[in-house]
Amino acid sequence: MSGHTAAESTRPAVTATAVRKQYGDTVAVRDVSLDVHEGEVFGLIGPNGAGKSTLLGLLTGTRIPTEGSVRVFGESPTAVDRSRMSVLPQEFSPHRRLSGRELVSYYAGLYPDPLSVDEVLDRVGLDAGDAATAYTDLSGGQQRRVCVGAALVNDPELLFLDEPTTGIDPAGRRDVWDLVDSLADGGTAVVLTTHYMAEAEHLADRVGLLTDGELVRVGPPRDLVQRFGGETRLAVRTERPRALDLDATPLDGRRYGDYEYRFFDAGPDDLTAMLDHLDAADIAYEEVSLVRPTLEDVYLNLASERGHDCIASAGPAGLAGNAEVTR
Ligand SMILES: Nc1ncnc2c1ncn2[C@@H]1O[C@H](COP(=O)(O)OP(=O)(O)OP(=O)(O)O)[C@@H](O)[C@H]1O
Repeated sequence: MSGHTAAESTRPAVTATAVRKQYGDTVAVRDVSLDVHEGEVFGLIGPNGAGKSTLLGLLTGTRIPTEGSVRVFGESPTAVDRSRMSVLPQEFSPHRRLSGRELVSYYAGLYPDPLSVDEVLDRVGLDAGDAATAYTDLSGGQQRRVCVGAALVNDPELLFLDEPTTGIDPAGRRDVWDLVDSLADGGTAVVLTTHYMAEAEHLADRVGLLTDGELVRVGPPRDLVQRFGGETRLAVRTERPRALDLDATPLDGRRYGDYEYRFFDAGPDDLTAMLDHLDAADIAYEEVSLVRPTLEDVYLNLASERGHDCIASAGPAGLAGNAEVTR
């Protein structure tokens, strides 16, 4: 779970003030203001093309804002001492035949006063055997550890990670989460982008939801879910098609496809009442569950409001299945 202690009272590691980036007629980032403090993980989420990479580029100084300003430790990101910040780009792909130790050593050589290679390997949790293994022979999670290690050689106070876990398996993802957690606990400010809502919910102290270049929601994941996630739903999946008579159920609901029913704004008492009803009416069911909203619901609700395609491919939040409302 998130819960790193951000040093709110300190000067922010990075601040954006009314930043706008325009490419010709395309406004990629519009009037974004945010700050990220020491020891805080800030997760940037949003659909494809929302402007996440552009915003990251503005924060790291690889792109220049059309309007507004960015400050890293109080300075322009292009002027700041590069040993204080680090960026792990999405497409970072080191030489595959070198070992983790060789790679970390190579990147350490780019800085005047790097951490020792052993310390970096220790921080990213690579033991001597893994560190001696060619990058290409490591698991996805171990490879990502090496990549994060390469980004840590300068002992940055501010770390940018662009989709750090895309393309790696769930165990590898957990490894990276542990690593980011421990970095933030040690005081590093981390800004990351992700397409995984569970990742943002787990890691981020605050999440920024970007859509059409605009930062439309910012806050701790739990607050966003509470405010924008919608109600808890009661979901019922029956064994036989169209087995429930919705006029007789104790809650108002809808049928989705032939087997699934959802009842909104439900609580634990409603679960009991529904189970009693199913038993009394002798209706066989495969599943009855309370589905609490998650950050994914916040995201999908917003995407739906804005008419984004992802709502169509993701389907309705809750039980997977047919989105057709047939009642
Ligand atoms: N160099 C560029 N020239 C012109 N348009 C650009 C340029 N870079 C980005 N854009 C446009 O700006 C918008 C935001 O793109 P950006 O890559 O920042 O989004 P993103 O949220 O990172 O997307 P993804 O999740 O797919 O990586 C898009 O409409 C994109 O086509």
